[in-house]
Amino acid sequence: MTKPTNDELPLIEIQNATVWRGDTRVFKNLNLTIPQHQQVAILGPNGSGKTTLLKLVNRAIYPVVSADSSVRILGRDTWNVWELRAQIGLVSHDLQTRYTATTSGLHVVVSGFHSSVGVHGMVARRLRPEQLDRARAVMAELGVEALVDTPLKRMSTGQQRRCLLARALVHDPQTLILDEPTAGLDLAASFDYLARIRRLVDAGKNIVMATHAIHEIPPSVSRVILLRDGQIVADGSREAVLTASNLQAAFVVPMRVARVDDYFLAYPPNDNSLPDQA
Ligand SMILES: Nc1ncnc2c1ncn2[C@@H]1O[C@H](COP(=O)(O)OP(=O)(O)OP(=O)(O)O)[C@@H](O)[C@H]1O
Repeated sequence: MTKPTNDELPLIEIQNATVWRGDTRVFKNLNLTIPQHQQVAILGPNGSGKTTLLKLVNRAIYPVVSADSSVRILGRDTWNVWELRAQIGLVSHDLQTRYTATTSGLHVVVSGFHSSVGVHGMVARRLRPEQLDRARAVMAELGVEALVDTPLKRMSTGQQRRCLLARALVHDPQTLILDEPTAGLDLAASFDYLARIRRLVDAGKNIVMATHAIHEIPPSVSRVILLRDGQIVADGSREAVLTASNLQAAFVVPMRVARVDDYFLAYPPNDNSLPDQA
């Protein structure tokens, strides 16, 4: 049998993984494979396990160790996390909140080279002028070049998110992990963000995004994995997964689903009364 090339290795292969966060068991015996070059959305209600799944891909958390369980990323069971993160760009709210009040836009972006939060100590010493040039160039591509000296905490949410996207792209990774990429953005900012994601897909990047907003799943997403309470309730194409019955099963609320051009919308039934309180 011929060995798969690096490009053919699955992005992630999860076998029988059980994952705890604190005293919550988020996944029990989870099995899931995501190949490279497949644009994937992880969809599900609050607390269903979307962020936890992304953290497994990024090696921010690990499953319970057992003989029949594994999480293999790009064909490997073990990784130096820094080496792995060089291949992955991450945008998450979690990350957005970890920067200090004074970290400038440029330092946010350039920290992507080192998977660090800001530029201090060793990272500052290892920073090269060409990395700063590249950070400025990516900021210009994303239209945030005017924010080079602006502290992240003084930017609007949309500006912060674009700086974080620039951080995720600065080292030109093959895979982007986007956790709730449009949360908190107004319509113009979220449309702009989605158009940028579309361009990145066209440029050949792998995208794995988590969201609970059905209407924000871009047409370029070819696979939707629907979660509820750490279980995969549906997994397939957007057309197959984004049905009223699947979404009702996951979100546990009556709803209707419409397709408008390349987007899906979920909206309440006619009788939109609140359920009886027990
Ligand atoms: N640090 C933590 N300590 C303990 N439990 C946690 C922690 N983080 C998450 N959990 C729990 O793990 C479960 C899955 O959380 P996760 O953040 O993965 O869900 P999610 O689908 O991303 O939710 P949301 O849409 O609200 O971001 C939830 O029950 C949550 O309460």
